[in-house]
Amino acid sequence: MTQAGPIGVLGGGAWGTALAQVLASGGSDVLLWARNGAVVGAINAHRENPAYLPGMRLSEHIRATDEMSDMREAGMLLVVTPAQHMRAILSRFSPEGQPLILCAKGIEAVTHKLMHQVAREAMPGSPVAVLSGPTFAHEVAAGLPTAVTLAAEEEALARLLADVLARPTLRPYASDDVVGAEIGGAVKNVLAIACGVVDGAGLGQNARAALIARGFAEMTRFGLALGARAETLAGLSGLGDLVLTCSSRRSRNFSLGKGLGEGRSAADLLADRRTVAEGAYTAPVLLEAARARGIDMPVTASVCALLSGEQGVNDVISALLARPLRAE
Ligand SMILES: NC(=O)C1=CN([C@@H]2O[C@H](COP(=O)(O)OP(=O)(O)OC[C@H]3O[C@@H](n4cnc5c(N)ncnc54)[C@H](O)[C@@H]3O)[C@@H](O)[C@H]2O)C=CC1
Ligand SMILES: O=C(CO)COP(=O)(O)O
Repeated sequence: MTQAGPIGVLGGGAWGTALAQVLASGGSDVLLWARNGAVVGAINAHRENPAYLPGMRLSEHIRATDEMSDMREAGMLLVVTPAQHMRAILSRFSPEGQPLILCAKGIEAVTHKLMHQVAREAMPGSPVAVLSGPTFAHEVAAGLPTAVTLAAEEEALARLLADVLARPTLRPYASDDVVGAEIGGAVKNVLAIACGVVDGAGLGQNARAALIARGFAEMTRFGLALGARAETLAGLSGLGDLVLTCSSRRSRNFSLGKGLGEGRSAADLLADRRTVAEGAYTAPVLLEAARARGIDMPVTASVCALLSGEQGVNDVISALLARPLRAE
């Protein structure tokens, strides 16, 4: 199911670069496509991606290109562009049937589709898998130990790709629950914004722990309704990633929330951000998708109200605390 050729990575942001680095650490050749010529030039000439992963010396086994046609030589493709741009990027690629390993965390706006559904539409001939889990890019690139979920509907493909992508510091756990793996990664970004708000507003660690637990309940309600399995949501790509991003200011989503909690506006915070905080784009889509199914998601609704400017921090906190008491 995999083909000969270098491992291809589509996307030269922090995560694409970190994945290229860890995969090249075993001596594999990696071909990385970035749309930004300066990123390509810096990687090839100086072995660094100063725009997105500064200070990390990159392996000699990584070659960068801004020519999409070069990616046809790759044996498989890790797709690491932001979720809202994935359809457009894949549509520019002439597929050769290479397996696609989707690494973005989000839900497509307007269509409400998960990334594997988007990929199937954009590249119908390619087998699709999802890689997700608690994975801060700078730690993965630095060779710190990391475990991920590698999900494909055909379990044999998941196991095969897990074998091909495993490295001494990167442990993929195979799964056949693609929906569960994707929903965990998409929803945790929204919940990380909420945890950042708690931090920024100085509401304390008790409140943050409560939010993680109630947020996980939201993730589970939504996930089960879409066919995810409970054990996937409680695994690396769900609860594992939720705990990581809800407890660190290194998370871009958490830091966006922290700014909101300090009373800054979403428009200001997002205006000159070069790096992506996927939760800001996922939140309204997630809320629409939940409402369409009659699923209650109060934390997600609060994040949406803050992001749109409809409510301020104090209003949101009061509204959450005033919700009717009910059984856990
Ligand atoms: N950074 C991390 O630690 C992790 C990130 N991810 C996910 O990986 C995906 C990519 O994130 P990062 O690499 O961190 O991004 P980043 O924030 O480091 O960089 C942004 C990337 O988006 C690209 N981009 C911006 N506008 C674009 C457009 N209009 N069309 C195509 N590409 C565009 C930029 O060229 C750049 O490659 C996201 O879905 C993120 O949630 C997943 C796991 C870990
Ligand atoms: O997905 C991530 C870690 O698993 C990265 O989180 P942020 O995008 O919030 O930085």
